Amino acid sequence: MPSRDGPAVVEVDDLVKRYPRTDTNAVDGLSFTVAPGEIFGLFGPNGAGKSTTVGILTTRLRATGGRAVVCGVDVGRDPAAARAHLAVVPQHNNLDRALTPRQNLVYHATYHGVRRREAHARAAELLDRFGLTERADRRIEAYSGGMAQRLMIARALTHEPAVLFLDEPTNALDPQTRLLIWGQLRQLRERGVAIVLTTHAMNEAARVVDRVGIVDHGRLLTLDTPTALVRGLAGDALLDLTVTPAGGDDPDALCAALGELPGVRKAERVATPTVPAGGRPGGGAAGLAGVGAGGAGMLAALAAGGGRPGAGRLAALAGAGLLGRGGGAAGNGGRGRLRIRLHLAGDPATLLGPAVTVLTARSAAVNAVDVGEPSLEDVFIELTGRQPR
Ligand SMILES: Nc1ncnc2c1ncn2[C@@H]1O[C@H](COP(=O)(O)OP(=O)(O)OP(=O)(O)O)[C@@H](O)[C@H]1O
Repeated sequence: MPSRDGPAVVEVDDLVKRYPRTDTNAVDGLSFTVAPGEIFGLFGPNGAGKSTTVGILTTRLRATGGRAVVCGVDVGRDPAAARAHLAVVPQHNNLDRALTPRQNLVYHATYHGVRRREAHARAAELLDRFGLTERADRRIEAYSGGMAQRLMIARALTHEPAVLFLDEPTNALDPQTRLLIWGQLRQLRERGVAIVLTTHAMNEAARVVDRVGIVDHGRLLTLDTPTALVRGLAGDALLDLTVTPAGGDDPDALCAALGELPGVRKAERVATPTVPAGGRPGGGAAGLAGVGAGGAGMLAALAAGGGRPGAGRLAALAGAGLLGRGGGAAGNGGRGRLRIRLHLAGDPATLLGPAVTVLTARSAAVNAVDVGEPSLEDVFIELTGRQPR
């Protein structure tokens, strides 16, 4: 079990940063804490203020107001002391190319006051842990992106920091390297090291992080465990209905009618997946192709069949190839189609029949039904919107 005892190792209290010659705060009153042995994800859209926050915590930038404390040291008052407790792994390779990989580690350790003999021992141990021993004494130029990233994390650990800051740790890495890195981060957590990471690959990170803070415009929008965030904001399940409304029906009114169903927390229109010529979107998931009013009746009967339908019933539909995650085959090339996402509190199977009844009553054709679990990315979109920054 990770050790979460003891005082917070990172404390951010009403932090503010205003860059010169700008008229808004890049960080605007941010507060959060990170416990020892906790993996904390700081997520937000481009320009939200993540790098600025991390820049202040790691002493690269000075705050305009508020407090940032690492292991009890106010980073603004005593940056050198703070640096002894923390390490940073930047997104871009900043290894010293004039040195070998091993020398990079030894140099970093001795810079932080580790004695030479001990520095060599730690370097050897870290090179081994990150699978780099064989190429420890080659030139860094020969390193792949994945090896360089592993070496940067190893380097960050040479002075045994209590807090590790990682910026996009798995960006552009192959699956093998990503697995190795997430595994290493879990091991560090077990040793009581706190990890603060920023990433846009949040569904991947959701499997590892203990808590997530989502920021936008320099402010904290929410902070909780991934599970609590998903359950609280996105619902228990998602039901995506791809439909063709009857001519003259108002798509927004159709969406609103579905949103009125009991058990639906929210109904929203989302982009219709593009359908490749003669194929299905989403790579193999099956859907309901061109089910009109009559077919919808059949679907309603399927969904309601056998008394109260449950998850098993829905799973059976999926197993039979009637439901899928990826959307259905196009009957008309997707013209006039609408994709409506229902955020549900509860079992999607119980909603399927009533949803189809609403659609049938409005003479809408059901083209595909997809069921899925909401993700952290859904929460993120819910909070920060769909507009690119
Ligand atoms: N040196 C700077 N001078 C002026 N404004 C800056 C500077 N650095 C960042 N900003 C602005 O501060 C805000 C926060 O930027 P920051 O880089 O912290 O965001 P971010 O969440 O890390 O974004 P990204 O995901 O793109 O890295 C943005 O509006 C950005 O344009």
